[in-house]
Amino acid sequence: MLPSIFLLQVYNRVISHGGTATLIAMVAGVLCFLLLEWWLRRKRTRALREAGAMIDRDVSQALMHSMLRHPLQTLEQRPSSQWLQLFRDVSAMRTGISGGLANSILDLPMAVLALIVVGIIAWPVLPVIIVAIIILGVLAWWWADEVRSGRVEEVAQARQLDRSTAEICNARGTLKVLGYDHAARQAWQAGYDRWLAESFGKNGEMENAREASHMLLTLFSIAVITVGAIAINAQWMSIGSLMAVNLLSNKALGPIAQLAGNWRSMARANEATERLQAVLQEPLEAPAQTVELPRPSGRLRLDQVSFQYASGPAALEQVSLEIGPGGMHAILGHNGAGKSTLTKLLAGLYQPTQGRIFIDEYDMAQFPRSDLSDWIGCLAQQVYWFSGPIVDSLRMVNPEADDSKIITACQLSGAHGFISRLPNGYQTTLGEGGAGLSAGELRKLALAQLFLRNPSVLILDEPSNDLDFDSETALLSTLRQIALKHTVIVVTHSLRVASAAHHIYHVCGDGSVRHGSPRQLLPQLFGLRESAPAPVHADSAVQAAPQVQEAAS
Ligand SMILES: Nc1ncnc2c1ncn2[C@@H]1O[C@H](COP(=O)(O)OP(=O)(O)OP(=O)(O)O)[C@@H](O)[C@H]1O
Repeated sequence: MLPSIFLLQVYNRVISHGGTATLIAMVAGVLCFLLLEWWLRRKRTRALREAGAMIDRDVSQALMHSMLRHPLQTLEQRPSSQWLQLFRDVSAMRTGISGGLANSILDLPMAVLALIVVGIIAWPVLPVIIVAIIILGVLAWWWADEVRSGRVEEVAQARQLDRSTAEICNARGTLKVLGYDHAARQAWQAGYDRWLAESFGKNGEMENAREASHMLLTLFSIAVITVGAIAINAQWMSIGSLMAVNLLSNKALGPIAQLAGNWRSMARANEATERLQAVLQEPLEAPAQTVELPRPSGRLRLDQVSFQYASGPAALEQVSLEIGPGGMHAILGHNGAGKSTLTKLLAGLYQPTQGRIFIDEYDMAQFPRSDLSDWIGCLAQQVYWFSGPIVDSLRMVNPEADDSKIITACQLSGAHGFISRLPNGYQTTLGEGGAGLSAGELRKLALAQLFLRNPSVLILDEPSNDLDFDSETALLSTLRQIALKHTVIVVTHSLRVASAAHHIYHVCGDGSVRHGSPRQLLPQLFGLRESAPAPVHADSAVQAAPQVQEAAS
């Protein structure tokens, strides 16, 4: 308000009375106020920036924590592009808090102060300014509603586009191999065009809103001058007051007009905040245990367990069984029978729909997966390897492991041989997803990670996938040795692997699970006339024994 009050005083006191000393004093006063204003504005911008940065850091951390603590089933339902979008939402929320829009909202109370000053120095134009504020306010509110309703479609299009971009990025190699890249690009382009058209239309509407509010501001300024001129003629106010009030009305109306033109970023920040709130309020896994419990022996017990996905029939129904402690156990069944589902339940990755699962005497429902992973280690069907030096990724699963433990684990998994032949050995840097190694080599590295954790229970989904005959033989010997002290569970379709097991669990596909010895079940399952479980070479098993002891210790 400084320029308008200064102008009024110059007109009333300096020009009409020729007071140069007054002018100098006023300039000095104004300079002091300007300095104060500059300091306050800097403080305000800095405070907003700091608040934005703090909220960004806290929300990003909370989001990462929440993502990693979501149950596996929820993670599987939400594609990675949606998680990336949530991290982008944090930036949108930050912009809403610390950007120019926040400044215009903070400037709004100034409008009230400006109105009071107008009432004092030029009351005849006050009704014009109040009418202008009401019109701009109603328009801002109406545009906000338009923006909100229009955003639903735009957000849906953007999400679809994100998903298809992420899918194509993930499958870029497969697309090249299959030669589908042209078809995929066409589908992506169509989605992109739809999103662009929607977004372009909405941007146009907001441009119109911004232009209209600028035009209205000029119109109201002319109305103020017109009414002011009439009031001056009627000697209700001075020319100085009109000049001052003209400047002041822009101050009062500016933030409201700006608000109308900025609803889009406001709506974006609002939606981002709502999405983040919804995700952060979703139920997470049980909190980490504060009491350190004794290591279990590795006995798993299912008590009347049923499990059903959101759609489809029950994968498991009223299953009761006991596995371990110790021994090698094979889970068999046809494709889609429910083997992976059973192992996810055994690993504490899924919670049963009904019934309870115990490891020794502990009900597994009380533990988050991160606590259970010290006791139950898993080798998934698909191996994912983080980029970076091999040794760093190996040490990630057990930061206290010294070099000799790492090497022993790699010898056990069969990875030591090929790592030693690499020019940079254990320091070799691998690309995203383990680019630079073969599928079998990656599986051996993942096995080494599993051995490094030394859990009481090892669950391996198709462990010999991608392994050559000799590597499979060595792995089976190692697993048999480990099974002397640990519970080893393998999911397999291979007769050779199943034959190395002590117990067989047949997931029948109708929700039930049969169990028995290999001699009882394998002939039926593999259509053999007589049971002939192929023994694993006893020699190699014996050779592996000392190393197993070392890694397990
Ligand atoms: N996320 C899911 N949502 C709904 N149904 C699912 C989901 N995952 C698996 N299923 C269904 O549950 C059943 C069991 O799946 P599961 O992956 O356990 O089979 P599997 O025995 O491991 O099969 P495979 O030998 O092919 O790996 C299948 O019919 C499958 O279609």
